[in-house]
Amino acid sequence: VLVFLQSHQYRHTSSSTVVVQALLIQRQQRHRHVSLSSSSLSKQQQRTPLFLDNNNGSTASSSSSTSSSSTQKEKEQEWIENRKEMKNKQLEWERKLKGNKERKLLSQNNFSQNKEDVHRPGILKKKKKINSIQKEILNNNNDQEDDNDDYDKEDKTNNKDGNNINNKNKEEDNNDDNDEDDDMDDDDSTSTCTHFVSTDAVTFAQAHSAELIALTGSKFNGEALGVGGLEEVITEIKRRVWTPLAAPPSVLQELGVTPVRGVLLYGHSGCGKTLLARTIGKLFSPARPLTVVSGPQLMDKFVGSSEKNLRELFDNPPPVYDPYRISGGRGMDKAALHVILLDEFDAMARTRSGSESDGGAASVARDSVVNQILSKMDGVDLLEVPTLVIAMTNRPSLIDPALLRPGRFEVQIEVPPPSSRQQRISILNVHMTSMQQTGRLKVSDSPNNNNIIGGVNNNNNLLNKEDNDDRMEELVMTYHELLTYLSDRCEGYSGAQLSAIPRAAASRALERAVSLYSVDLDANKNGNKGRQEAVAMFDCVVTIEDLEYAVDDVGRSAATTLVLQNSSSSCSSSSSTTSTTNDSSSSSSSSKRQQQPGVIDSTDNDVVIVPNNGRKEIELEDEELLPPPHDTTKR
Ligand SMILES: Nc1ncnc2c1ncn2[C@@H]1O[C@H](COP(=O)(O)OP(=O)(O)OP(=O)(O)O)[C@@H](O)[C@H]1O
Repeated sequence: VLVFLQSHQYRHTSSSTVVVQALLIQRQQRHRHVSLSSSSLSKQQQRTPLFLDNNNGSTASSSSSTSSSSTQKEKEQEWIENRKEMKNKQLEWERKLKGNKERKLLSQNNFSQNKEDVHRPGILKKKKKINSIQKEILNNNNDQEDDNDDYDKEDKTNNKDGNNINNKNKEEDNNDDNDEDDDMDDDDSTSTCTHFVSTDAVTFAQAHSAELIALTGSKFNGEALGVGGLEEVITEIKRRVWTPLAAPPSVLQELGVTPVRGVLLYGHSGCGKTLLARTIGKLFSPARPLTVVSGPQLMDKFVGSSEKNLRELFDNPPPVYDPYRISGGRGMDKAALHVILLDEFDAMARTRSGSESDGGAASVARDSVVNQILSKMDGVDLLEVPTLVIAMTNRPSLIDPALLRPGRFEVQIEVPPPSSRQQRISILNVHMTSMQQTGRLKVSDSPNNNNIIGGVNNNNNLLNKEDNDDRMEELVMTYHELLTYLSDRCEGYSGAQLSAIPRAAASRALERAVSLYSVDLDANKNGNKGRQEAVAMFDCVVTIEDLEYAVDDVGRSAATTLVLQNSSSSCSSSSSTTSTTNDSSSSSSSSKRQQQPGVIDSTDNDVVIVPNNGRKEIELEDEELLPPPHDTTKR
């Protein structure tokens, strides 16, 4: 022992005790303990005099050299007590560490549950590492259990009190323990959460994001998505934009391609660009909310603010939804697609003028916004997260050409107006499905005939089944026939105009129902409330006549000149309504409406059904009187 000490030239005499301790352990063949303590040996030998003298605090290193056998025994006993204390600390710490690792293992297992590891070689490596750590912990625990048994045996033979020494040593040990904890944490790369935001985690999250996008493939059905008549546009977007986004990142890497960054949707006002962009955007970005900004909203009157707004748009994507936060969500936050919708794009991306003289300071500010978009879309600035920008405009010719080059708004798709009968039917269907399915539309194949043909007779009594059966025969149009009829009447209407038709028709039905309800409410203040509600409910049904008036209303509000020709009196009334705004209202035209087919007249609280002997034939008098054809000039 002495030779050993001299050769190492320990500074403190207490160092000898450490060496003694090491030798004793070796003697007992506790190799693991030697190796464990050796990592912190230098720290301990400087700060922890293990064997302190009870009275004067001097070190007890001399014990090794004293010849008294009783002192030797005492010291040994103290050492054992001390060692046991340390052992307990170590056990506690390892239990803590094990808990951390188990938690981590659990989260790792959840993380990779139900996932294939084909595209995640990094995760496989991590799994292997975790398994080996788990085994190591189990082995350590077994060893420690053995050690504890040994100590317990030793304890039984040594009953001397060493509290004072232990207390002093405890304080020191606590400090050392903390230090050791820190050291071990530093050494053990898996003991903190931050390592999960490694490239592995991001790669996994990218694959996960691609899987989520791929799952939406079957949903590319215009009408099911609430977009009518744009199947071709949707198919093109699916091929050019969705396919690369849904492909596994590893395959894209092998192909050497990247998904497109920008899509420009252009077309006439009200043709469904914004609707389409929002719908598609939600499909592409299931994990993260969309960012929707309109051009004028972004352009700030303060110089420099617009550019700042724009930068923040790209650099600060909204965080992913909670269900997609895997392992803290940081990997997914970096990897999930961020979709930005830029409406009225021409307001922020006009062709640059080149000099201040061309348009003053405002023009210079606008130019710098364009420059900012250029750099964000495909410049030196690398974006933090994968981003897809969908821009919409009805004036594509104003957009700066640099923005339209491949690599920026590479995919440019025209959203055309509904030019065919089928397209108009599709749009009308999107907006009328609900009223048809709930039986609020007066057609012969309504799923809820009770609602359609309910009502009251002249004596203000609810109609019975036979009455209703008679009325049923009066309804000659099926839902599809009605859509075709309306579609033919709405030639030249845009998607927005078509969507306004059911809205305008429903307002008429509601007006009738609410006025009937209020009159009935006045008359029967004291009772029969349930019946009043039933009457109002029965009468809130959209009729064919409501829809016809709605077509006229919408056509007029859009400054569309439709000349309706109808040989019947109903059509002459219809022509007259085209020139005036209010005479088509239900109150003023009740006498005319009694002559029209399929009309429920609610005058005097009575419902009179006029047989619908034929449809109102309406023809366009002259092609030239249609609204000016949409400019379908493509870029
Ligand atoms: N193809 C369509 N299918 C269903 N609804 C449509 C369609 N086109 C338009 N609409 C209806 O018209 C409304 C307005 O459409 P949207 O805002 O998408 O038009 P837009 O082309 O963006 O017009 P703008 O260029 O003036 O902004 C939509 O909310 C929707 O109700």
